[in-house]
Amino acid sequence: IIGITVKKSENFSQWYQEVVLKAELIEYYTEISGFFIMRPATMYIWNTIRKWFQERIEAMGVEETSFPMFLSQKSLEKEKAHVEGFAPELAWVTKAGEKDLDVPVAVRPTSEAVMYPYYAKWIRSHRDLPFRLNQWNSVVRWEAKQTTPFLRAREFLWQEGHTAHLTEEQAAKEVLEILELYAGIYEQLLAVPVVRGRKTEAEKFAGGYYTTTVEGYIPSNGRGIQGATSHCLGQNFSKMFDITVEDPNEKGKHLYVWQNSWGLSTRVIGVMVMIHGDDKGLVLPPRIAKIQSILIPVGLTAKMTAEEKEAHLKKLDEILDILKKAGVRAESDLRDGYTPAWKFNDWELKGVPLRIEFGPKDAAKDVVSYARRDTGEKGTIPIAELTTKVPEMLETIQQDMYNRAEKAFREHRLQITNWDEVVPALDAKNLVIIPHCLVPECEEQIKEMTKGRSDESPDTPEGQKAPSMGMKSLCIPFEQPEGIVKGETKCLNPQCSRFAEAWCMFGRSY
Ligand SMILES: O=C1CCCN[C@@H]1CCCn1cnc2cc(F)c(Cl)cc2c1=O
Ligand SMILES: [Mg+2]
Repeated sequence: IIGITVKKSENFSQWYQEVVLKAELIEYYTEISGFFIMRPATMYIWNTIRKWFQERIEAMGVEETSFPMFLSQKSLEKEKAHVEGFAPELAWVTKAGEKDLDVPVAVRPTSEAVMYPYYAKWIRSHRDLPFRLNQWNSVVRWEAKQTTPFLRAREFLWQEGHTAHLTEEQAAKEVLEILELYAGIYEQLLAVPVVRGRKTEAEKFAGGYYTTTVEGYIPSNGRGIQGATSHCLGQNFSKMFDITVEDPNEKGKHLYVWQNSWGLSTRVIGVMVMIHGDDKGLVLPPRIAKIQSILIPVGLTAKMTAEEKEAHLKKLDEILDILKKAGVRAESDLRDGYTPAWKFNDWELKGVPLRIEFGPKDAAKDVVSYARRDTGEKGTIPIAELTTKVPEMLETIQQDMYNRAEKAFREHRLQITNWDEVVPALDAKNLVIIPHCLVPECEEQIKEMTKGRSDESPDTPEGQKAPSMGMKSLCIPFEQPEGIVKGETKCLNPQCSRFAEAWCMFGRSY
């Protein structure tokens, strides 16, 4: 095999593309651009996430549903207000066979318009509340921008939860419960730290009331990335779709229900690849690795007799059995015709967290040799201690991967109160947390003011200019630093004369 041909630090986008392909996560669907094939290694990760999340939302009382994948022009009309911005992304079916459809139907980009007419039909009494459905499916959004595996595709897998509540407080409580589960998927399964917060008015889901989000950080390019969102829709959609219940306290009076909708997609896999991968390929957090430990026989030279080799491989099989009994997802690579070195590269490329080598020298000392994929650390483990040492080591790897990523994120989230430090901070691959007025127009201005680089001479020829991406607001972190005095502290944008409302995290982003 040829491994990854570029360095992550030198050509990040090509590095990423090679990793997802050569680690057999993805295949490009070359028939139609913007679509990707997800292979077994990906589906193992997605299914691990799905089991973890499904178990927890079931415990909350969320039930599963499956709605049709098409929506009608009519039901879309109800959402007209905020849908027009999305119209270019809608995929339409206009024909069946040779015949034109009387009325074209749209492929779901999300399922509010599909589901809510039936919420109106099913939700009649406050006793029907809280009403909670989730579906696991794929949606289609005909992105105009350049697509990237996992991060931006024209079809992706996700779950979409849609719930209805009697009061704003009940809805608010669930929004945060779900957001915490999203953070848990990132932090506990993918070893990826996220900042929890609320989207600004400019960045929230326009059809909703407010949006809460978990925001990630990609050290390689210093960009922020939206990880998953949990929206409170307020009564906006219940008014559009007439979803009401009789007021329990006042006969004959009707109340619009308070709704939430929340979604997490296969984008999470791309974030994990980008953060943990290295120049040898994928690096998988053990909790989501299909193979946590690969056993490779070494030192089986031609000098060994067939009996000796057989005896050795029998011992290796016993070791494999010990690991499996200890709950480790272990496999052995006994492929003939490949050298140990070749096998080492192959499994490193695929991100297997822990390699275990077993040769005659190890056998003589009743040990195995190991190599950690995340740090490269090597050593030996007595066979008698495998049952405890290997699971411990896998947990240590998981924790170390998280801690390293958390430290990188924390060190690149700079609290800034001097505007002149902002662009240099962005150019040094940081996100910034600044006092901000939270007004959309001010955000637009800031996006313009932060394009290009600070270290770029004005006469740099246009073609050589750095990515001219300005910074966007990512979220208003729930964890607010001290220091903003309402009605006194000014918004950091020098062209804005408003007072600061909160510390807001900004960054160049996906
Ligand atoms: O983000 C989530 C979580 C899961 C359920 N949905 C919400 C909001 C989805 C916003 N959104 C996102 N993208 C869209 C694309 C479209 F083409 C159309 Cl017509 C609508 C939308 C749209 O409403
Ligand atoms: Mg979009």
